[in-house]
Amino acid sequence: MSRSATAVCVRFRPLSHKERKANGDKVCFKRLDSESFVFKDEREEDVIFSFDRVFYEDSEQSDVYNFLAVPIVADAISGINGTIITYGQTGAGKTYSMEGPSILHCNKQKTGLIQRVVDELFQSLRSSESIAMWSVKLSMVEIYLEKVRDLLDLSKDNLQIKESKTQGIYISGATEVSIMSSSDALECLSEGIANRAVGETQMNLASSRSHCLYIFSVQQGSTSDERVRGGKIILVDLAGSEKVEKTGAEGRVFDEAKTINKSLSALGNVINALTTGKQNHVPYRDSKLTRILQDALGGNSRAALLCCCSPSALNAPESLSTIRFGTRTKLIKTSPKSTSPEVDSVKTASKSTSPEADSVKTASKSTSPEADSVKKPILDSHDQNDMRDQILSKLRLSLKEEDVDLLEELFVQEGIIFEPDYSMADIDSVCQDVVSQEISLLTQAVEELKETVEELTDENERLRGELELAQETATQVQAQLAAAQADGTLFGFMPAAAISYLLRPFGLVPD
Ligand SMILES: Nc1ncnc2c1ncn2[C@@H]1O[C@H](COP(=O)(O)OP(=O)(O)OP(=O)(O)O)[C@@H](O)[C@H]1O
Repeated sequence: MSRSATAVCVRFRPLSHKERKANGDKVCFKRLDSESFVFKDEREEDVIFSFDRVFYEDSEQSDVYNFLAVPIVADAISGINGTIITYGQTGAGKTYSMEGPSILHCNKQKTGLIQRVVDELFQSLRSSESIAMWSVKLSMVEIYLEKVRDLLDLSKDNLQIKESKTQGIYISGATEVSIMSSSDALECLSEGIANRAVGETQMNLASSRSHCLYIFSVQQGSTSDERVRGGKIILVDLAGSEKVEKTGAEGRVFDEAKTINKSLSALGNVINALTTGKQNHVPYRDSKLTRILQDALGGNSRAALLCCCSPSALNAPESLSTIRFGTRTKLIKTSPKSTSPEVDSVKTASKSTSPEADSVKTASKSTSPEADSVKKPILDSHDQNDMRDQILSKLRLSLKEEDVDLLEELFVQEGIIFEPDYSMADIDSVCQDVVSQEISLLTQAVEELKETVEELTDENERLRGELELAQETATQVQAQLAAAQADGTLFGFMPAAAISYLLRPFGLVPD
């Protein structure tokens, strides 16, 4: 099978002790080969599913890494963005695949994708003859209830997503730690993972209810030219994909489950739009997750999806839904090409040959992603007014006056319109967000209306049926009454006109 820019794999973990106890050794799939298996669909019919690779319960962490991640790391060094996403219901093996049993303390065989990516990254950067200098930075964020939280600085709990020409989509203000070696990276990752646990306790949430993103930004300068290449590797450990009804959730937990389902279905909708040719409106802005992954899914990027499944027949419906998600994703076609941002040189990069020297523990924290790129000029108040007028007149071209007034109010409140850091592109981006959310809300309202109309139609049918039945009964009763009256056996003393008069208010007698 030829491999497209989006590699989609399925991984069945071994049966857990609990599953064996509840259902014995019975599994829900039949292995065919390393690319396909048979799985019963909703109608209990055998269907053959094929993927770029299927990892069964006896597969090793290194198998997953070699197939999924090696090409992505190689590309990131050449300036092509890469994303690896683990998807699946809670307990299906997403975190195990990403982190292994523990990020710091685990044997080589069980080491997860992240540590392997980091090792390969530094090894390649150091050994390449063609790389003169490089820098690697790491950010870690979590998306919970549609808020982006910085896992390397918990005080930043509502980071904003922005877009720029040089960096593409980025998380504004996210802490970026410069890392010089694998050990630096692992130290930083374990800090982020520990912070995630602290946040979970504070907010009383489980990791399975938030999406966790590990973002490595790699910049390298070549020995042959002056160009600097920048590539990003994003590893995404998604929240559990199980259906809300199955969680039996109530109250806040229900809201969480709904938000997770919403962002995962936003991911599904983006994938649908990308695979069905509706590329003029890909709803990236419908969720924080899809917005952050916009470049990864649709742009200059290579992506890999690992669909993690429980092998137990008990979880067959959830596994089937995970497999179907993978099948849709397989259809995405992107053509990645190398980016060389218009950055003059890597100012912070240094090529080191000594691993000892590399593990300097003073990894600097930078909160400004713009730090290494060209700074925007500071505008004076006159420029600001000009810009404000330009923005408002541009908006008036496509929106109604009262909507522009509302947006102006919103921009002022949010500090956007007088904020020198916001460019026309930023304002455009905010506008598109507002418009896109409006479209989503309207689409949702239309869907709800459709449902209401369907319910009313059903109710109408039911009432019509009841009415017909009642009319039939009334005709029969009337006939019986008339017969009885004619016989003089019943209501002999009451004329038919009087009986009709009594029955009419109940609709049982025609006028
Ligand atoms: N391939 C595997 N080999 C051995 N054990 C595994 C494998 N995959 C998962 N497990 C074990 O299964 C359990 C659940 O896995 P894991 O925590 O990775 O699930 P998850 O999908 O990340 O769940 P959540 O969404 O709740 O975070 C863990 O105890 C893990 O060690």
